[in-house]
Amino acid sequence: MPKLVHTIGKLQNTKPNLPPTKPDCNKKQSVFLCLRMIANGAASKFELRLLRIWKKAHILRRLLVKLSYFCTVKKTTKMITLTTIDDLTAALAPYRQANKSIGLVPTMGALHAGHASLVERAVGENDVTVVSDFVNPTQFNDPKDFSSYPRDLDADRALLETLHADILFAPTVEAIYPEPDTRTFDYPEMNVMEGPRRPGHFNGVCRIVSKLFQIVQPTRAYFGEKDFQQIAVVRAMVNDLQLPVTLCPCPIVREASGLALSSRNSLLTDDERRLASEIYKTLKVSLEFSQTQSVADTQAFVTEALNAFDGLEVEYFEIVDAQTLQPIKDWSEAENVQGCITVYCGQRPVRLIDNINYRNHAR
Ligand SMILES: Nc1ncnc2c1ncn2[C@@H]1O[C@H](COP(=O)(O)OP(=O)(O)OP(=O)(O)O)[C@@H](O)[C@H]1O
Ligand SMILES: CC(C)(CO)[C@@H](O)C(=O)[O-]
Ligand code: BAL
Repeated sequence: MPKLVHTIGKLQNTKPNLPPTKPDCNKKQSVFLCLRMIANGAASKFELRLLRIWKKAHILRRLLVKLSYFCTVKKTTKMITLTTIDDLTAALAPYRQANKSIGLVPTMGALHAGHASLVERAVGENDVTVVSDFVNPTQFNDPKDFSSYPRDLDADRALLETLHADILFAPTVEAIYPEPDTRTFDYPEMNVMEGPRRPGHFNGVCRIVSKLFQIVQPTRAYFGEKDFQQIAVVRAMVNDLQLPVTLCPCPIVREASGLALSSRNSLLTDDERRLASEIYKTLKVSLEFSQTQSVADTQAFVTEALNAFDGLEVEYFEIVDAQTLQPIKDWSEAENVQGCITVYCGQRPVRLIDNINYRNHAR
């Protein structure tokens, strides 16, 4: 035992960082000092732990504050419906002044889960979300298509409220076009597929989308990939006019049957809707087919398979470079390849569009 006391005494006096001790310390004192040193170490470790927990709790508390803001402010703030450009401009002014991000979801109403996916994303990514609901006459090349286009503003409002959109912008035609819009947007390379089949359509889309961009000045604008060519045209317009907006393409939302959701689907009978689901089923089968077959044979396969159904008529099915929208002859011609289709379905008939990605080596 005296040996141990001696050793402890030596240790206490030689280690530079040990607390100073009385030279004549006895065994009891040394053991006590030892225990105190251990306890001191444990205490500082404990303090460190407490500090870490406190820091974590602090982060958690800040998260909870944000979450409660979202629950109490975001979720209970009632969506407002505006119909004039002046009202919308005034409503957005405080957000703009405070440098808040503004999300815009342009729609033509008759909203469904496809639109909802765009709105949900916009609400999640921006401080304020504007959803426009406007059946734009300048993009309809067929007056019957315009008059039969489904409209249901009350149902749209109810859906948007559940999605926590902030502003529903539902202007009249006069508010948007107080005088005829004579602007032309000419992007010759985009004059493929829908371009020649719906003359003036994309010019009308550019007119309304550019007006909405000018009014809302969104940070981000959300478009569905169902309208694959529309995104490319809007991108060309944004580059052309050098608009400071980020375009956010959103994936296609489908029914369980595979049919791409579309406002015009409401014009189909139940049987026609079942028939329309063959479009995506065939596109999916063609994915497998395309692995071993040429572009031309894949195109023929899809067109013939769909035309074989009584009640379906393919207007076009093109396999294109997803970036340039130019048709390709060989799979190796583009890194990212898309198949775009338009089909007439049923008695009326209803014109439906869809598309599928064949290869994307650009990812
Ligand atoms: N199924 C869908 N999945 C994802 N986005 C969609 C879907 N359907 C429409 N969208 C997108 O919603 C936006 C508004 O589209 P729109 O109001 O024209 O509805 P729609 O369903 O495309 O109607 P229709 O094609 O019958 O005119 C567009 O950007 C469109 O691409
Ligand atoms: C972008 C759009 C809302 C412009 O009217 C329309 O073309 C649509 O809904 O896809
Ligand atoms: N979403 C497409 C709009 C149109 O067909 O006019």
